[in-house]
This record gives sequence, structure tokens and C-alpha cells, in this order.
Amino acid sequence: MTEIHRGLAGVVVDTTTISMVNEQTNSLTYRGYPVQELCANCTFEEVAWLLWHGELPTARELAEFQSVERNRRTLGRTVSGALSRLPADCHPMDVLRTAISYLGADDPTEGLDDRDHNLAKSIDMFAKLPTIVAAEQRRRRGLDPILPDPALGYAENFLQMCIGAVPPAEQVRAFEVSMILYAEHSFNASTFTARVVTSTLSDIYSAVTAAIGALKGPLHGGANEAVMHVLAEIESAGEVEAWLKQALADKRKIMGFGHRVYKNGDSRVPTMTAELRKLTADGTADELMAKYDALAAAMLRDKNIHPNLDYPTGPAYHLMGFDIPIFTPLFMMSRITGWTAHIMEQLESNSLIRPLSSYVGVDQRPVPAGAARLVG
Ligand SMILES: CC(=O)SCCNC(=O)CCNC(=O)[C@H](O)C(C)(C)COP(=O)(O)OP(=O)(O)OC[C@H]1O[C@@H](n2cnc3c(N)ncnc32)[C@H](O)[C@@H]1OP(=O)(O)O
Ligand SMILES: O=C([O-])CC(=O)C(=O)O
Repeated sequence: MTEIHRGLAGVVVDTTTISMVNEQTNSLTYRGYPVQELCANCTFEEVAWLLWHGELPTARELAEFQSVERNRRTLGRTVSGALSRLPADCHPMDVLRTAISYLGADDPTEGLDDRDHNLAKSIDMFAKLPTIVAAEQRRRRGLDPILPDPALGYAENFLQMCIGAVPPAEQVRAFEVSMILYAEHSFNASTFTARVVTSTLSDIYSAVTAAIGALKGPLHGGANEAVMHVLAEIESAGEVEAWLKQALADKRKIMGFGHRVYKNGDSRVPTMTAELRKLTADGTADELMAKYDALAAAMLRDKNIHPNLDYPTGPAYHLMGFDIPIFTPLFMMSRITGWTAHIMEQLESNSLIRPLSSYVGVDQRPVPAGAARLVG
């Protein structure tokens, strides 16, 4: 009898040098560095460089990278024209998926897929995505886009393009920490999707477009949006017990909880929760935080299931002033670094990804001839 691994659970399909998710120690390292230490000491630009190159940048390398990144933030007319024609109410993840397709179609180096070209394309997507997401956040509110400011770093520039000013340092930091934590997580569903597409020797834009589709779903990146819908659905902390009882009786998955790899808590949650607590220290979100804490406590007690990174990130993004449909695009803005690092790694030692399946359909049978086929 063939052993079936539904959802590829527990299957090791390849090696990687990019990150290590260790469920035994609840830890996560990028290129050997603990993600908590990267959050405490690095900018997101440094972490992006680390994921692509395997080492943190020197001062000169960082300055060169920043200069390239800041010069590539502006969208070409093909892309901005195409995005302006999308239906006003389509989901921002659909906008991103379309945007990456257009970037691919507009790339004069299409077809050149060596490491140098793919790195340049990765930096280009990394630089342009904040411009696209910020414009989308403003379009939803009937506001004109704000041009990128090359004098500002990645996080400050993005937040300024969204709200018209650089917010207080605490908010910028919380945002930057979320970018670092979301950047990379080994063979998660969207990264694996990118690797599958790459394994056919397709191009980097096709791989990223497919990965966006995988990230959008609520069992993966879409959960950070779903968390806020859940917290809005529960009226007060006092309602949490009854709400959860009914939701579990209805066999609902509680968004922001559980993980395929971590069964005793997600390594990234304490770091993001600390940022969320700083954002709510002034007491203005006490009601939201009371529901947040009550649901986490009830899930642990009733199901022994811990929150994943999407649980603190959803409310943190809400408190930073983002609309809910922008949350998963924020995740994508970050994960472009991990995806593209994996695409380049896959190409360095490629093998077509093509698993087997066990057929359980009807036994072989003859096709009925002529009129007999049309009976009934
Ligand atoms: C950044 C990220 O992408 S992290 C993931 C974000 N996704 C979510 O938050 C969506 C909610 N969570 C889930 O649906 C799941 O926990 C997943 C998809 C993330 C992981 O799923 P799996 O590894 O397949 O866990 P699995 O389904 O085996 O869960 C084991 C048991 O816990 C239950 N369970 C797991 N997560 C949840 C949850 N969030 N709510 C309720 N029950 C859950 C399952 O129903 C199952 O119960 P059963 O044995 O009685 O059938
Ligand atoms: O690893 C996973 O399956 C999902 C996840 O947490 C991530 O992609 O960040």
C-alpha cells in the first residue's frame, strides 16, 4: 500500500541554506542569524540583502543597494496605466498579481534568467511593490498617489507614501519588525509554489505571480486580514467564550491560530506581540486588546493551539491605520525577498518538482461506441 502524505505534511523535499524553521526549539534563523536579533539590530534592507546574498551587507554594499533601490521605486507608465484600469473594488492582492505580470511583460531583459539578472529583477520588485501597495491603499480612499521620496529609507518612504507623513518612530519600527518577521519561512505554501514554477525553468515573474495566488488564501497569508474580521465579529471580551464555542461547534478554523510546522507556538509571535503592546500602551485600543488576549487564552485552554504570526500582525496593521484588504499585500511586500531568494536557490541546483499521486478512481473501462454513448 502506497504511503500518502496529504498536504506533503512532514515530507522533506529539498535542502535550503536560506532559513531554518526549528519546531523543537521554536526558533527561526535567516542564513544562521536568529530572526529576533535581526529585528533588534537591522533594517529591512539589510535583511533583504542577507536573504539574497547569504551575508549581511558591508557599509559600502548597503549604500550601493540603497542607492539602486531608491532609484527604482517609480512605476513605469505601462504598469501604472494598467493598474489604473482595474476595477476599483478588486482585492489589492489581485492588483499585485496583475502588477507583477505587467512588470514581467515590460522587462526588456525577459528571458535572461541568470543569477545577476534575477537579482536585478528581485531588487526591482522589492523597490516598486511599496509604491504599488501605497497607491492602492490611497486609491481605496479616493486619494491620489504620493510619489516615492529617495531621501527616505524603505519603511519611512512607504509609510509616507501611504499617509502623507512619516509616522512616529515607534510605528515605523513596528512596521519594519513586521517586514523582517514576514520575510522568509522556508518551504511554506507560497514559497513552495514559487519553487515549483521555477523548477519548470519558467521566469521569475511567473513564479512570483503564482506565489501571490498561494499567499492570498486565508490558510496562509490571507489570515492576517481574517484575524481582524474575527476580532470585529466578536463584540466584547466577555463574548469570546460563547463565540469560540459556537465557532468550534461549526467546525470553523480560527484565523491566526495553528501552524503546519510549529505546534508549540510560532517563533515570531513574541517579537511581534511586543511591538503590538508598544502600539497599544496608550490605552486607546484596550477593548480590542481585551478581545485579543481573551481569544488567545481561550484557544490555548480549549484547543491547545497557539497563535501564529498573523495574529499579532493583523491588529498591529489595523492600529497603524491600514485598511484590512491591504494587510496581505503588506505580507507580500516583505515575502518578495524570501520568494526571490528561493527562486535563485532553486535554479542553482534545479530538479523538476513533480510528485506522484495514487489513483483511486474507477477501474479502466472501454469508451462506449457510437449511439450507446449518448443513451440517457
Ligand atoms: C503566516 C502564516 O501563513 S501562518 C498560517 C496562517 N493561517 C491561519 O491562521 C489559518 C488558521 N489555521 C489553520 O487553518 C491551520 O492551523 C493551518 C492550515 C495553518 C495548519 O494546518 P495543519 O497543519 O494542516 O493542522 P491540522 O489541520 O493538522 O490541525 C490539527 C488539528 O487542529 C485543528 N486546528 C488547527 N488549526 C486550527 C484553527 N486555527 N482553528 C481551529 N482548529 C484548528 C484542526 O482542525 C485539527 O483538528 P482535528 O485533528 O480534530 O481534525
Ligand atoms: O511556514 C508556513 O507554513 C506559513 C508561515 O508561517 C509563513 O509562511 O510565514
